[in-house]
Amino acid sequence: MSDETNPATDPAIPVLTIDGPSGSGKGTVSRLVARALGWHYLDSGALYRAVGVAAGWAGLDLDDAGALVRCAFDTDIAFREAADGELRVLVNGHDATDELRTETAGAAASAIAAIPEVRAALRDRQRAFRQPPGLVADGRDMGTVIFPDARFKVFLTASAEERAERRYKQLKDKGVSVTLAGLLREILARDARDASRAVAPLRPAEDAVRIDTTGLPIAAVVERVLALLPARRD
Ligand SMILES: Nc1ncnc2c1ncn2[C@@H]1O[C@H](COP(=O)(O)OP(=O)(O)O)[C@@H](O)[C@H]1O
Ligand SMILES: Nc1ccn([C@H]2C[C@H](O)[C@@H](COP(=O)(O)OP(=O)(O)O)O2)c(=O)n1
Repeated sequence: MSDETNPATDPAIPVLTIDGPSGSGKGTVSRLVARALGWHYLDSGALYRAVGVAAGWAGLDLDDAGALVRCAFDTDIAFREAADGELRVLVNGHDATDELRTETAGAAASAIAAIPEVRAALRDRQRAFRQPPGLVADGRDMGTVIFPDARFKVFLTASAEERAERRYKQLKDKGVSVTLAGLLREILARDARDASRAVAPLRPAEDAVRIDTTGLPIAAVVERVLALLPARRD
């Protein structure tokens, strides 16, 4: 199959990548922008989280790279839009959406994401989301590794303190008991691990537009991102 007929690599299908650290607003902004554009949405972090959670269910050791790679290939991960518009994630047929959002799942995802073969195992699954009329993809390496040819690239940041406060509020609203200081520690540890790993570290693509969202409301961030795309006919 030539590149032109395979949607996963078809340069004619536009991709907008939104990368950044935890709590920078990638998921929220990506969903809203994808909805506004009528494009598909890839939450790549959910794939890493799903593999981490499936590994936990199977009792796998997070140091057993071989078993984790098999787990990355074998885990069935499906996204479903619920009636309320929320995206639910089914892992091996179980709705694991709430479990995936915990910091424990985030830390497991970050740990397995440092294994190059796990990243390779998830690469084609991520590229398969590139379908007409377009894709918004959020993660750490969307603009650098998975869709280096993306037409539009954004890198979101915000101060670590604000990101921890956002996560604190988000988890508290869901009834999860956490402390702000603990979350800040976890976020800083995850940032450091994601940015220092040898393969696909968290960093902006050279051609990414950086947006510091500290103190910037969600709607303003969405507006700035949409302004990067050529005028659309609604
Ligand atoms: N610009 C912003 N200002 C205030 N809160 C925000 C902003 N962006 C996102 N949030 C909130 O922060 C929390 C984390 O956002 P999320 O999109 O999950 O971040 P990420 O995907 O980068 O980890 C959510 O509760 C979201 O509503
Ligand atoms: N493209 C990606 C997406 C996530 N990861 C890893 C590293 C992250 O700490 C974890 C969780 O990612 P996720 O985007 O779900 O986390 P946040 O919402 O930013 O807190 O997965 C990755 O290595 N590459």
